[in-house]
Amino acid sequence: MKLGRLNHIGVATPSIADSIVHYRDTMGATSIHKPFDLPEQGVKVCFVDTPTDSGMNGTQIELIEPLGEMSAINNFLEKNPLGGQHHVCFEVPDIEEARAEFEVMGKRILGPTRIGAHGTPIFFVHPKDMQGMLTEIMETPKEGAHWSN
Ligand SMILES: CC[C@H](C(=O)O)C(=O)SCCNC(=O)CCNC(=O)[C@H](O)C(C)(C)COP(=O)(O)OP(=O)(O)OC[C@H]1O[C@@H](n2cnc3c(N)ncnc32)[C@H](O)[C@@H]1OP(=O)(O)O
Ligand SMILES: [Co+2]
Repeated sequence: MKLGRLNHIGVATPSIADSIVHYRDTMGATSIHKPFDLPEQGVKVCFVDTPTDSGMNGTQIELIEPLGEMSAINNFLEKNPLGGQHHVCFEVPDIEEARAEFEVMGKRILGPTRIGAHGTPIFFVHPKDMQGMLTEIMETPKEGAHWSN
């Protein structure tokens, strides 16, 4: 495994609207994307860009709010009513190669590889096998494939 770019920090919130006010007014965020629903994942999503001095795309905050009763983050918010850091996401060049490496290492991969919020293949690795951090692995978007919502 070779550590890849930290693509985003997933932050669960009971209210994306309130979190936008926080990142805009308390943190001075100047680039907040339009929220959008991912019903198949049971979340509403909003990306907050963090600045970078290299002109490259900076790491993002991925705000996630439950969408419906079956949302995979309802349990998390029951235990953490204010929300908080939910997962980290690192990029890899090849998602299938990465999946095979985690399997060889005996890490529990949660569900099938699927398309995530950036429109590229992802999978999650169980927090209990990752030092307590729910870890999303995401294939780096192909050159020029600019994703924005
Ligand atoms: C933006 C869309 C994005 C995408 O598709 O790109 C997403 O969908 S992200 C949001 C939702 N999707 C996921 O989180 C998928 C992966 N998550 C899971 O499969 C579950 O949430 C899982 C297995 C991590 C936890 O399942 P569940 O919440 O049903 O179980 P428990 O509450 O009993 O938790 C078991 C155990 O794990 C600890 N835990 C749970 N969540 C986290 C977390 N986010 N970070 C660290 N640890 C976590 C929990 O405390 C329990 O530990 P224990 O010591 O037994 O109390
Ligand atoms: Co994510």
